[in-house]
Amino acid sequence: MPEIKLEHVTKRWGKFYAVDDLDLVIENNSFVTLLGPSGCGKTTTLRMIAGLETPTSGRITIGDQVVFDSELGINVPANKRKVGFLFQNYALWPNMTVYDNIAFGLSNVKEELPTIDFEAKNAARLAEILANPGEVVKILEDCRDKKGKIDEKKAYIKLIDAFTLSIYTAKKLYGYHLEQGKDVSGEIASLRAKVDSARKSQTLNENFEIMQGGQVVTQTRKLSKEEIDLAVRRVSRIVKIGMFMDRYPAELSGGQQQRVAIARTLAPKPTVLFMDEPLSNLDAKLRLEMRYELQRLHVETGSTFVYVTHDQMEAMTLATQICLINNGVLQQYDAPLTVYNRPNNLFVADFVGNPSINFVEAKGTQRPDGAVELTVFAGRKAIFRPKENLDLNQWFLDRDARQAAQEAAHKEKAAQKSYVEKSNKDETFRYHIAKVVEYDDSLREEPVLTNEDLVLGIRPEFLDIVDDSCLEGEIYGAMPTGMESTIKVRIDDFLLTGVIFGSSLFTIGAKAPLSISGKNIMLFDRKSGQCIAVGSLEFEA
Ligand SMILES: Nc1ncnc2c1ncn2[C@@H]1O[C@H](COP(=O)(O)OP(=O)(O)OP(=O)(O)O)[C@@H](O)[C@H]1O
Repeated sequence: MPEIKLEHVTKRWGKFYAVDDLDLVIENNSFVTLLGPSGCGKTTTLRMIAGLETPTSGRITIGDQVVFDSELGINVPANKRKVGFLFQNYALWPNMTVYDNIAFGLSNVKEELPTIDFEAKNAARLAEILANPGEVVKILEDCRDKKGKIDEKKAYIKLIDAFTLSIYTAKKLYGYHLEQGKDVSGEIASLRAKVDSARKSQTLNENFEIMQGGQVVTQTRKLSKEEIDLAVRRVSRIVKIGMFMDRYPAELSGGQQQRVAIARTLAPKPTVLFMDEPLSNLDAKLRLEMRYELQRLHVETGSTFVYVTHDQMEAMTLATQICLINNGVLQQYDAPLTVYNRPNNLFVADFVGNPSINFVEAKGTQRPDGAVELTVFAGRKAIFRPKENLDLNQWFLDRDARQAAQEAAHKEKAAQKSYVEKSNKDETFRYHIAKVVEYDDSLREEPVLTNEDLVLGIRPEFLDIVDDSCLEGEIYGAMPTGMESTIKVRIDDFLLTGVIFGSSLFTIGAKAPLSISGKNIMLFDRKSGQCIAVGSLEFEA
C-alpha cells in the first residue's frame, strides 16, 4: 500500500481558501481521520487526493507516482489513481441483488492482467480438496436441516468460506457428494492428469499464470466470471454478508446495506480507501457497531484508510492518526491520544473531548525552580508544575521568532503576482469560559495581552470531589448515568465541568471540596493560543 504525500496543497474558489497550504504525509497502512468543524475543508482535501477536485496549487504523490503537480501540469484522473470511495450516500442499486451490486463494478474492469489457465487452476484446487474429503464431509454434515436433508445454499456458502472457492468450484465440489462416502480416487487422478497436461503444454507459475521468457504473460482483458465471483466472495466474507447474496437492498437493514456498500468498495482491491462520513446515515447503535467493523476491516485488508468525519468521537476511536483542520489550515496531525493529551493549541483542546475541556484564565510568571505561579478564578493562587523542563522566557522568544518568520513568509507570498488575499481570515480561536452568569463571548472586548496572560486547560476527568481540600466548590448541577456522573461545580463565579466515575449521588448546592489532579493539565499562551506545556496543578491554601 502506498504512502500519500501532500505538499503545499491549496484549493481556493476565488478568494475563499477551502484548503490552505496543506502539508501532510499519510503513511502506509494507516487509518487517518480528517476531522474538523463543518466547512473546514475535509471533504475538499479528500476529493483532491482522490482526483475528484483539482487543487489550485501544490503537489500530491501516491506511492511513487505524482498524481498532481500544479507546476508540472500533472493531473492523473481519478479512475487511474486506484482508490476506492465510500460516501455518506452510498446508494446501492435497488433493482440488483447484493451479489450484483458488488459484482457490478468488477464487470466493467478492463485492464492489463495476467493470463491464467483457470481450468488447470481449478482442477488442481479440486484435486487437492478431494484428497482430504474429511473436512468437506464435516462441513456438509453441519448443513443438514431437521429432516436430515442438506441445505444446498448453506453448503455452498460454507464451502466457499472454508476453502476460498468461487461458487462455480463450490458447486462442482458439492456435486461429488462426498457425504455419501463415494470413492473419488478416479476423479482425483483425472483432475491431476488435466493439470499435468496443462503444465506440459505451457509454462505455468504457482498461481497458474502463463509464463514466457521468465515473465508473466499479460493481456488487456476483462475479469473472468470466476475471478469476479472470487472477489465478491472474498469481500463478502470480510464484512459477513455471505448469506444475503440473493437479497435486494430493500430486504436488508441499514447496517447490512452499509456493509454491502463497503464490500462493493473493497471488491476491486483499492490501494487506498477513502470514506466520507460513511456512517452518518445510521442510528447511534449501528454507528458504534460499524465502527468496530471498520476497525477490523482496516486490520484485515491492510489498506490505507482516509476517513472524513466531523464527529470527534469517531475520529478518536478509529484513527491511528488524526488530521485536525480548521478554516482550511492544518491544526494538528498526531495520534489520537497525543491530540487529546497534548493539543497544539486552544482550538484543538476545545474540539476534542466530550464533555469539553474547561478553560480557566490565569495570570502568572515562572519561578526560578521552573514552576509557574498563577492567579486563577477570583484571586486564588496556584502552582503549575510542567512535566518537562520549561524555560518560559525562551518559549516566548521562540514564539515571537516563529511569528515574525510567518509574517515575513506571508509578505513574500503577498508580493507575488499570482497571490490572492485570503477572504476567510484565520482568526484567533475564542475559547469559552463557563460562568454562572454568561455574556455573549463575541461582545467580550479583547484586552491588551502580555506574556503573563495564560489559560489553563483542565479535562473534566481531572476533577474529583474529595473529603477535604483547600479548593472548595459547590455542586451546581449533576447528570448521573449510572457508570459516571457529569457534574458542574461552581468556584467563585466560574463553572467547571467534571466527570466523576461511579454511581454517587450529588446534591445541588452542596459543598464540594475539589481536587484537580493529573499530569496532563495544559498551560496555553493566551496571545497565540498555543500550548506551552502540560503538567500538574496545585492550589495554595
Ligand atoms: N464548488 C465550490 N465552490 C465554492 N466553495 C466551495 C465549493 N465546494 C466547497 N466549497 C466551500 O469550501 C469549504 C470547504 O468545504 P468542504 O466540503 O471541504 O467542507 P467539510 O469540512 O467537508 O464540511 P462538512 O463537514 O460540512 O462536510 C466550505 O466552506 C464550502 O462552502
